[in-house]
Amino acid sequence: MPPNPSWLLLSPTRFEAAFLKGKPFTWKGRAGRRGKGWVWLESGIGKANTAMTLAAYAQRHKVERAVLFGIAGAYEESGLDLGDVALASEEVQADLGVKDGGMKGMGFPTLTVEGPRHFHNRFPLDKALSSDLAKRLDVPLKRFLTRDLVCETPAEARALAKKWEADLENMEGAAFAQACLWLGIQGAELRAVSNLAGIRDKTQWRVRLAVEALEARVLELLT
Ligand SMILES: O=C(O)c1cccc(C(=O)CC[C@H]2O[C@@H](n3cnc4c(=O)[nH]cnc43)[C@H](O)[C@@H]2O)c1
Repeated sequence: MPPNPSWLLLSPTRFEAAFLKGKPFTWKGRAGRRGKGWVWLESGIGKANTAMTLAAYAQRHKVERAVLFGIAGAYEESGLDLGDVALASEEVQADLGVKDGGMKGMGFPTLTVEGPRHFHNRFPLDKALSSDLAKRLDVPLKRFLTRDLVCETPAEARALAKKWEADLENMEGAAFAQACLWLGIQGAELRAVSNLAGIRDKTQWRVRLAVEALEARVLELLT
């Protein structure tokens, strides 16, 4: 890795990045901040917002590596606890295609890139970048899952985790991973656990703890 890498950082909301002290700017109605060697953008909640922000920014700016960071819900069997941080080895796009079999069940891929490489519902994050960050930040690599709808019960969360063999749930990551593959950007995704997936009672959530855990890792990444 070059000594002074330039990072594009994205987080769905500004609350997840409140610790980043940089020069504020607005870009296409999105909040942004700029610091030494990095630019941060608030990319919005959900898959469409994430892909749109990354693609529109990359159209006008050279982006070699990007990191999406934010909070997430952990599945029971993941071994992840509230406040734990993980990097994505791959992202599962869990609500595209048919119920049994996703896009494979429909018979054609979601994305084809040079190679050709075909992707259906699983999108890997950049292996070299993610492994390097996992070592540097001492964070495990886990399988993340993305859906538009969040799990609303522990039973629903258990079923989804089992079906896709996933550890952690969020609403943006698969779109980020897919867009990175398509645009040729090295992408990594860093998430801190704010809640157990399927638990809607916010008194059981630990958002502040999760954001503090993100702060430590993101600031370490930028040094
Ligand atoms: O009201 C609810 O039931 C509810 C359930 C999950 C998340 C929310 C949010 O308002 C946060 C959405 C935001 O944070 C990420 N996130 C955090 N925890 C989860 C989760 O358990 N499942 C899916 N996404 C989660 C997500 O990526 C969004 O950016 C409300």
